[in-house]
Amino acid sequence: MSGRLASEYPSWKKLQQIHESEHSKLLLKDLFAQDPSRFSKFSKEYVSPDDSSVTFLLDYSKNLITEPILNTLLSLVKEADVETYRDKMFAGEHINTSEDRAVLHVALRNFDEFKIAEAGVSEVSDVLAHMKEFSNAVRSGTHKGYTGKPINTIVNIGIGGSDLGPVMITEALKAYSKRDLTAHFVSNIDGTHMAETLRVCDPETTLFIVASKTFTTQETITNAETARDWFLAAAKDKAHVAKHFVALSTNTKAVTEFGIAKENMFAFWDWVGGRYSLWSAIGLSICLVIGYDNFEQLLKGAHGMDKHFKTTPLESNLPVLLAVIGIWYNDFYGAQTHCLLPYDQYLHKFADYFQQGDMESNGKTVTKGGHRVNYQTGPIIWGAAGTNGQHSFYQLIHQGTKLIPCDFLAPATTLNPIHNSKHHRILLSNYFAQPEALAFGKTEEQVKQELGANASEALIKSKVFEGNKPSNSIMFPKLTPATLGALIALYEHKIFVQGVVWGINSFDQMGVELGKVLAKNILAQLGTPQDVKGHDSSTTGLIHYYQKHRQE
Ligand SMILES: O=P(O)(O)OC[C@H]1O[C@@](O)(CO)[C@@H](O)[C@@H]1O
Repeated sequence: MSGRLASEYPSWKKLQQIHESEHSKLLLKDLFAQDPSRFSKFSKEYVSPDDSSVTFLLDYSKNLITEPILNTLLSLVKEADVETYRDKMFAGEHINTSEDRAVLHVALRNFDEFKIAEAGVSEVSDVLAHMKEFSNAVRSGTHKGYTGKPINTIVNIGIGGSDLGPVMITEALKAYSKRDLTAHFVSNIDGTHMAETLRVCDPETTLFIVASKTFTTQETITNAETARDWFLAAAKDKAHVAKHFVALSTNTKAVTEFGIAKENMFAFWDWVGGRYSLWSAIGLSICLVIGYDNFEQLLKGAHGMDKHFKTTPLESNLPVLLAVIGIWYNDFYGAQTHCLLPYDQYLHKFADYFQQGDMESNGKTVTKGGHRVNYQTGPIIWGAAGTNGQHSFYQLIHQGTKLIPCDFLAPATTLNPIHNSKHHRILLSNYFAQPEALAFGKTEEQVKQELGANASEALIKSKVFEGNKPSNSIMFPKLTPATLGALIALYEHKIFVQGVVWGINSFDQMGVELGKVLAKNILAQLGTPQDVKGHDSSTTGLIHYYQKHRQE
């Protein structure tokens, strides 16, 4: 039952015993040697229930698991009643208990019309139709700026979930983009972000998208006001704002007060979490860049994964498998992080995206029942596109003291087969080699044979790769909008499963509030040293240093 301490489940206690008694004997080298069918036993091919062209392979055989361990992990999922909570989510029950909200990103891509009783769900298709009409008008040049020129630049102003999804997707699907439309994403309150963007924008041909679920986020509203002032300095007449500013929000009142007409607002609902909102009106910049049809394919790919997650038995349920393997390392092996390594330059923002997706969802210490957990919850998510990571942090992954579970992802076919796909073959050779090296390492004997008898003991030791380091590998035929949608939904549902097992609310974000309140208080005190009150000596000292050294 959700909200319970995970450590109270019988299977949790059993996993502790298994880890204690077996972890030193769990050697990938032996596990593969003992079972030639290990790969086929611990890999699954996903084929979308809706579109057989959306497929990928999940190979989870290079993990420190056996069938009994995996079965115990799946028992844990049963004991935590994950399937009940999954069905509650899909039904629109208010499982976000602290905010009394439903969690319905699945309703944004609900092509099969799951029956969902929640206000707003029936309006999703209207918003999608509005997004389609508007993005088609801009992309076709029908929608013109105040001097009659077509729009050739968009600036999405948003932060967190109102930025990271659009950034990641428009990067990932650049091959599907309209190359004569430039997209910029301004998120940081640091004036540099907006200044450097406006420097390359033309007010006559630029569309500003103010993306904010609450429409109260200080960074976004400040950036939007600056953009509006910049625009009006050129356009003069406020009536022109309507042609160059649209809003994506749940807050109609605040949008209107900002000066954006209701017909230029694309609405969404409180049951769309910020970090789960790319599928909503927040995806307007995606529609503008890749076109509505590709955006719809993205949605359909995710919907296929939703159906898989909703209907597939636990032992074959890919989000569940990723979730329990992650729990095994996070809660029993003490791994603190999880690394996402897409061997595809288009996916270079994939890890960034899931830093918010995972860490803002499961970075919690109190269960839904109000009890402080006595185990690890959300992992630190990080990563980079391969092969760049290999020349940056793989040293630590291979020979460091920390256990870093890794997910490797790659397309079998590149979208850029330059040099007769030589680049892609080299990329994939690394995608295959890294998990192999991590799993099986290099023994001292092998090093000695390579270095010869004269090599020092120290040198030999420094070249040993202990191996036995776990990873998952995902390979898909080609990076398409639908495949990307399926992969994102796969990780969304993995996060959901882990949150339910840990008994936490994955869908609020109380932890982002304190800093905002303190910053607001300090902002009012930055004038003179006398204004600085009520802080510790460090904060006071830092502010005084700033006041002494600023040049304005
Ligand atoms: O979309 P908005 O309401 O401007 O919020 C932006 C981001 O700010 C938060 O940190 C919440 O304050 C994220 O959860 C959210 O995605």
